[in-house]
Amino acid sequence: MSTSKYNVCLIGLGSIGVSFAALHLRYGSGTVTVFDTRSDLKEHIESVLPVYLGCDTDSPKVTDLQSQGRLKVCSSLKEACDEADIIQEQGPEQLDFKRKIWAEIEKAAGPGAQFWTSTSGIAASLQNELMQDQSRLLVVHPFNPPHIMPLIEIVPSPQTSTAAIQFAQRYFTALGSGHRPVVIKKELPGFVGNRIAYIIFREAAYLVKEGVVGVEDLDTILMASLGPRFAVQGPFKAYHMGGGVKGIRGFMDNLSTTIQDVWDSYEYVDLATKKHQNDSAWIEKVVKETESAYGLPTPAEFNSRDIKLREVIDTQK
Ligand SMILES: NC(=O)C1=CN([C@@H]2O[C@H](COP(=O)(O)OP(=O)(O)OC[C@H]3O[C@@H](n4cnc5c(N)ncnc54)[C@H](O)[C@@H]3O)[C@@H](O)[C@H]2O)C=CC1
Ligand SMILES: O=C(O)[C@@H](O)C(=O)[C@H](O)[C@@H](O)CO
Repeated sequence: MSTSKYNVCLIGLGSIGVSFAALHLRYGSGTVTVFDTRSDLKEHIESVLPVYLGCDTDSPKVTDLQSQGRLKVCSSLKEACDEADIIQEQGPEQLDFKRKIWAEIEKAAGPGAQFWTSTSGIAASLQNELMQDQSRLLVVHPFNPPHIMPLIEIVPSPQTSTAAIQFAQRYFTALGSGHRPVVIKKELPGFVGNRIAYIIFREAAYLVKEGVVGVEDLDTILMASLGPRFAVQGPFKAYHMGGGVKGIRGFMDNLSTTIQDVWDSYEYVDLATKKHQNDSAWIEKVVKETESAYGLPTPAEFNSRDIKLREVIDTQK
């Protein structure tokens, strides 16, 4: 059991917020105060949190956590922040929202509270622009679901204090959940994990758009190759092992022509955002094929995903 008796406040209880609530409740020992503007917050917590807490005999129960005062659903941001040592934000992935909420949190929080944003890719140096003390804000980016996925990307802005970075590293290392914090040295959109993930997604969408492969077969290809391999070896080690006696140097020598030909062959799809206006018909094709293949996610599927993810992660130990 972790020794981290820190009180954690979660602002935003959607997919990520509920998952982080499960993580802190299961491995931490402080209170978890939560605030969300959604009208179905109570029902949402009651339907999703038990799944994430797990159904082992020793899994904590939501009702017990609430009666013990470890889990508090608050009616205001101020109430949720009041006695928190750590304040984590998992609101909408919109810069305007995050800028404003951090200025609001800074007014409501105690002087020593840590400020963590769960953002998928918006730099802390962009989010902190309305704050008085910009040294407090840090990106603490999880992979979904954070109650299981071990990676925590810690991405400081140039203003973030060293103490804030070290606190976040220590917290996740000491939590006892097997989480693996990695400090990212420079701010780029998407940090590192998502930059890799989104380039894979972009190419996958392009291949479906061009009729090279369907959605389900694309998923099968990744699940039957890179997926299990990345659970055992990352790309550099895998190619090092694939290069024969010379290792990655041999790999690069032997395959550089083919690799460069593939790199030169990439054409992109773009999302029809304000920066890019283009043929967004591929979006409908990807959505319709994915929905047709899988339907919409159900709680039972989240549970099945969690069981399988835990098994895969356990093989890494
Ligand atoms: N979904 C994912 O796979 C991952 C998401 N993230 C990041 O986590 C953050 C949240 O993402 P999700 O949980 O997927 O989004 P979500 O849409 O499921 O949840 C967002 C929550 O914020 C709440 N909210 C909106 N305005 C609010 C306000 N003023 N005060 C308090 N709560 C408010 C909403 O009611 C909602 O429950 C985003 O920044 C996202 O980029 C990070 C890693 C993975
Ligand atoms: O893939 C993940 O779980 C995270 O790295 C993310 O940030 C999410 O995919 C995010 O991009 C989608 O909300």
